[in-house]
Amino acid sequence: MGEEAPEYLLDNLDEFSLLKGNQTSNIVGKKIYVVGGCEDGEDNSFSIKIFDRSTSEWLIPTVLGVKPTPCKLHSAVPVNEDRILVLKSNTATDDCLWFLEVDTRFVKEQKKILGTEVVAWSKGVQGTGPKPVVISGPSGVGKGTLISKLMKEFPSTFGFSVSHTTRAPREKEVHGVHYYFTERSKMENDIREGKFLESASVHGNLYGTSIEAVEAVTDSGKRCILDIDVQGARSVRASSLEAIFIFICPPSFEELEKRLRARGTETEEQVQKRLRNARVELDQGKSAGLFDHVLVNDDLERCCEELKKILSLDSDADPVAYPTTEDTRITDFHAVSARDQMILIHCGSEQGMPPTIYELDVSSLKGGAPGRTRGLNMHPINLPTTDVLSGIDMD
Ligand SMILES: Nc1nc2c(ncn2[C@@H]2O[C@H](COP(=O)(O)OP(=O)(O)O)[C@@H](O)[C@H]2O)c(=O)[nH]1
Ligand SMILES: Nc1ncnc2c1ncn2[C@@H]1O[C@H](COP(=O)(O)OP(=O)(O)O)[C@@H](O)[C@H]1O
Repeated sequence: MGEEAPEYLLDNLDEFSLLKGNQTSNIVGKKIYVVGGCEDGEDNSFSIKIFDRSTSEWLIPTVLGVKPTPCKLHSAVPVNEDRILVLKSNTATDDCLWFLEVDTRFVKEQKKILGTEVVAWSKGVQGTGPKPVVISGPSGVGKGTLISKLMKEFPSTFGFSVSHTTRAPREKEVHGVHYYFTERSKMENDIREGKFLESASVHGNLYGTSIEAVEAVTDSGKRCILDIDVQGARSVRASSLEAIFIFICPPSFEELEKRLRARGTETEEQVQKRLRNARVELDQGKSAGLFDHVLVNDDLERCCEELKKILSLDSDADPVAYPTTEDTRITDFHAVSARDQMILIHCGSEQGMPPTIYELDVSSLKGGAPGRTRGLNMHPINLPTTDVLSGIDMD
C-alpha cells in the first residue's frame, strides 16, 4: 500500500510506537517534533519528543512555558523554521491556537542557558491588544500611589500585574492583590521552569513577574500595568513582551527620603538600603534606550495627568482599541494546511451541512514565549452555497 517508512524511523520504531494517544509529527530543519501521547499516565497530554535525523536519536527536550491543557484531538503544522502551530479541536475560541516554539530567539537563548534541547509553548491570541505599561523608579517615589490612582479612575481599562516576592507582607498588604508572598525555594524552582517573564533581587529579596500574572490581565481584555525595578524593566525590554516603559523620578533626593520615611513601612536599616539603591536606580533610569518616558512626580495630580496623556487617556485622545474575537470552534474532523504565512483550517460539519473553512493569517506574529503569541487573525471564509465543496457533483 503506502510508501515504506524511512530507515531512520524504522530503526527507532519501538520508541515511536511506545507513544500512544493523539499524536502529530512535523519536521523542522533536521528534527521531527512529535507532539502528544501519554505522559505520567495522563492521556492526550501535550508531551514532546524530538527525533534528530542527523544523529538518529530521540531527544526529550526541556519544555518551557505553560503547556495547553489536554484535549482529545489536535493537529499541527509548521508555520516557519522556528515554530509549529498546534490546533486543539473542540475547545473554546481563546484556547484553540497554540505555538510550539522550537527555534525562536527565546528558545535559542534558553538552549544556551540550560545546555539542553529546549522547546517552549505560547498561546495564540487573536489581535494585538493594548501594550502593557512598565512603571519603574526608586522606592518611595510614588509608583504605587500613581498606579492606584489610575486604576481607580479607569477600573475597566487597567489591571495590575501581581508580582511574586520573597519579602514579608506589610501590614495592609493582601496576598494575591499586592503581591504573591512566596518561599524563595518555590520561587527559584518556578523561575527555572520558565514560569517567569523576569525576576530580580531587589533590596535583598527576590521579586518576579510570572507569565500568568501578565496574561491573566491581558486575557481579561485589560491593559496590564507592571510595577517593577530597573533590572526587571531591562529584562522585559529584552523579552518578547512589547510594552511602554515609564520611569518615575522624585523632584529631589531629599523629597524621596522624606516620602520614604513618612510612609513608615520600613525599618531604619531598610530605609537606608532603599536610599542607597535609589541613587543607583536614578542613574540607571537614564540608560539610553531603556525608558520611553521619564516623569517627575512632584505634584501628584500633575504627574498623573502626564501619565494619562502618555497612555492616551486625555480627553482629546481616541479610546484604546481592544481586539474583538469572533467565536470559532475547530471541529474534531478538520484538516490543516499552510502556505505563505496563511493557514487554512477545513472543518467538517454535520452531514448535509457545508464545511467551515477558516483562514488564519500568521504573517504578523508578535510576542511569543514566554507568554502569548499575538497578532493572529482568524476568520471564516464565505463559501458559495453550492455543492462544490461537498464533493457530490462527481459527473
Ligand atoms: N524586577 C522586579 N521588581 C519588582 C517586582 N515587583 C516589585 N518590584 C520592585 O521591587 C522594589 C521594591 O518593592 P516593594 O518591596 O514593594 O517596596 P517599595 O518599592 O518601597 O514600595 C520596587 O522597585 C518595585 O518596583 C517584580 O515583579 N520584578
Ligand atoms: N507627588 C507626591 N507628593 C507627596 N507625596 C507623595 C507623592 N506621591 C506619593 N507620595 C507618598 O510617598 C510615599 C511613597 O509612595 P509609594 O506610592 O508607596 O511609592 P513607591 O510605590 O514608589 O515605593 C507614600 O506615602 C505616598 O503617599
